[in-house]
Amino acid sequence: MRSAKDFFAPLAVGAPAPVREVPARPSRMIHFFDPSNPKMAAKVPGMVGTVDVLLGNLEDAVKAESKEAARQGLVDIARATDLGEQTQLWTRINSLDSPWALDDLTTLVTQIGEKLDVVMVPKVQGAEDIHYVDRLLAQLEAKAGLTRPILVHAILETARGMANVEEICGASPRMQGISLGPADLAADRRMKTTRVGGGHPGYLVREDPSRDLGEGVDPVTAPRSVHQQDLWHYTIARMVDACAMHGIFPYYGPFGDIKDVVACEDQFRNAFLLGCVGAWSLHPVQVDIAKRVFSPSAEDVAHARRVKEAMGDGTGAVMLDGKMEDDASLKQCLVILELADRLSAGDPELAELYATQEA
Ligand SMILES: CC(C)(COP(=O)(O)OP(=O)(O)OC[C@H]1O[C@@H](n2cnc3c(N)ncnc32)[C@H](O)[C@@H]1OP(=O)(O)O)[C@@H](O)C(=O)NCCC(=O)NCCSC(=O)C[C@H](O)C(=O)O
Ligand SMILES: [Mg+2]
Repeated sequence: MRSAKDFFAPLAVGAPAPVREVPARPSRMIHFFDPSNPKMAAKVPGMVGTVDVLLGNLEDAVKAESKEAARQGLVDIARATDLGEQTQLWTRINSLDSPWALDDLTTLVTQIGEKLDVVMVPKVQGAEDIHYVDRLLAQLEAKAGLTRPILVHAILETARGMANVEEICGASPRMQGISLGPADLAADRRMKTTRVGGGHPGYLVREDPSRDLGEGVDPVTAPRSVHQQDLWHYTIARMVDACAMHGIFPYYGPFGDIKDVVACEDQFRNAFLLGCVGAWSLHPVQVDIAKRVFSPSAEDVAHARRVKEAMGDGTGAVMLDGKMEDDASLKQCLVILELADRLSAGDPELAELYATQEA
């Protein structure tokens, strides 16, 4: 076991010191692109400034024969693109048990390490996977002469990873956050779904049979209302707790039904309300959905300001619009206000919206 004193010491001579607090940069959408796909790659420079995170994906959804082209494509894009202040560059490397992961890390850190903010690691099983990446990154950062540490984001997509989620979150000061990987997690858990995220019409609760429908009507087969339930509630809630406990950020992952923009928005909003800070966008059409959902509404911001004002020194209880507000509701309002401030600092349109909204 590492001593607490060692936790913030670099893991290689010459590597930058680990961060003590994970920077809370906007990351409402982590936009995936395949750097080996020329059409997608051509769109990337135009997305700078419009997305919070651009992620060059090297893992699933990139064909085996294109793995090297994707890695080189990402190097070329990073070198050629000025990412400005608002857009971060992340990558998703291949899984640690693949033949590509080592070359992914070695190439990217030594060639474009100064532009890379976060490395997303898929199929993380336990703290040991993070320790492996942590040491390797430190060695490569030292070799490349980097002055700022690259952070690590784990994908929660195995039953073992789920069982170990708390220790994964706390495995290294590099840990930036965790995303749900619903497709791989479903397969690993042997769930009987065939989708990439989202709900399922078969996962439902049915209204009880009515007692008196009249003679001759069978209450069991009579029409009853059904309510689709959320397959991912337990998983997301547990991930959010584990992240909050360690001061890192939780994200909903992918929503594969690109055409169903309505259900995508619902899934993103559920995650936002439960505590997630962002989701993956797989297609340009999902970018604005994530931006809208993961920015607090102007009404919520205005209400939060009113509660803050009404609560004065922050203690005691007051009535506002017929509702009791106290220290704990104020704390929730402060979460909204802090997020609104952070997002509007880089987004003049949002800043204007928040400034003009009346409660
Ligand atoms: C889903 C797609 C395969 C759809 O692509 P396509 O059929 O080309 O869509 P369109 O014709 O509607 O595209 C219109 C134009 O937009 C460009 N495009 C499409 N997607 C992107 C993108 N992500 N970034 C930038 N540009 C994009 C197209 O090239 C078209 O361009 P043009 O013809 O010039 O107008 C495709 O969107 C896609 O592959 N998306 C990424 C998929 C992905 O990354 N999947 C992996 C993440 S999910 C996962 O891994 C599961 C997870 O790990 C888990 O376990 O749950
Ligand atoms: Mg996956």
